[in-house]
Amino acid sequence: MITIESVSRTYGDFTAVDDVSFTAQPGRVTGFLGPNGAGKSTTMRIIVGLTQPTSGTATVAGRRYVDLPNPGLVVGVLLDASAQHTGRTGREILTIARRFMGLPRSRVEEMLALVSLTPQEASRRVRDYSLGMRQRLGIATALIGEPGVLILDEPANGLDPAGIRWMRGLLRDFADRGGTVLLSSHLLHEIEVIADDLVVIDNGRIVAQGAKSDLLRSAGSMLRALDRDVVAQALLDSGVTSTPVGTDGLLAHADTAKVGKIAFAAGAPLLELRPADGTGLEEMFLELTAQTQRDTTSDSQPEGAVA
Ligand SMILES: Nc1ncnc2c1ncn2[C@@H]1O[C@H](COP(=O)(O)OP(=O)(O)OP(=O)(O)O)[C@@H](O)[C@H]1O
Repeated sequence: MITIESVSRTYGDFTAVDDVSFTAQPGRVTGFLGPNGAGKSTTMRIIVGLTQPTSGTATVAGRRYVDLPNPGLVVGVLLDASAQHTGRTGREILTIARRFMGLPRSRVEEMLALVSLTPQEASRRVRDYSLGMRQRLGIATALIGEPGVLILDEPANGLDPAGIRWMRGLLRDFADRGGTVLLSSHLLHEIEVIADDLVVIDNGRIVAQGAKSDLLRSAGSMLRALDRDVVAQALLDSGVTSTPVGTDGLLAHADTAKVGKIAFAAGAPLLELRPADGTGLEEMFLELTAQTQRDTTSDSQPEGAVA
């Protein structure tokens, strides 16, 4: 289990992480989402002791990372696959990790097999690795100590579609065997497919957290209208906020009965009205982080704002 309690981190007068609290539970994959600069990496660095929090505490398996005597046996970490020593071969990097953690020799070959790095690739220097190969090596290093907790920052970066599917299966299996996974990703579809729980951070603050199914269900109503501006105004006049989606859609923060009545009373024809359950993570993400989306302007469409 990972527990973050009231963690803040400031740089001068800038607050990168602002009173963040959440837990990542055993047996579950927790997806950590937020726009660029939201504070994901800083939070993850705080968990593994690379950045000091200004206040608050972060623990893994009940202890601060720095207090774990042999941390690699408790928590596997992959924050930046490019940060590996580029002059060493993949096998050397795993061998150093194995020795450092006091593990049997056989673990190196087991890990290479697990992440599908061939003997020839394992003998190559990391500087000659593709990004996807570095990610695989990073995952092997994270897993070599058979930890119960995994912390991965953008692990799908650079993986091809088969690699992404492989990693999805690996993380699912890890969680199903009781492991705790905290995973950040910009690939919302990936998070949507694999995560059980979601934590959404924006401007350093948590804006939503909970079971993925609950969060997506509470999204409200999706509608399409002949003139969505008229509907949006009518909703607002009744105290219901909404977010534009696509060319003629709105995500309204009220159930379909209420939204339907308001549109009807305003004489505004709807083309579609349904619960937002199936609306998906992208709309929820864009709605929750609308204030900080860098690529949206007041009259552009939220769809496509996330790469
Ligand atoms: N050492 C530092 N000094 C000053 N500001 C910092 C430092 N480290 C991080 N920040 C700032 O803190 C904020 C959060 O950064 P962080 O890297 O945690 O965001 P992120 O959510 O991981 O973003 P991305 O998705 O782009 O990787 C950013 O505005 C960043 O510039």
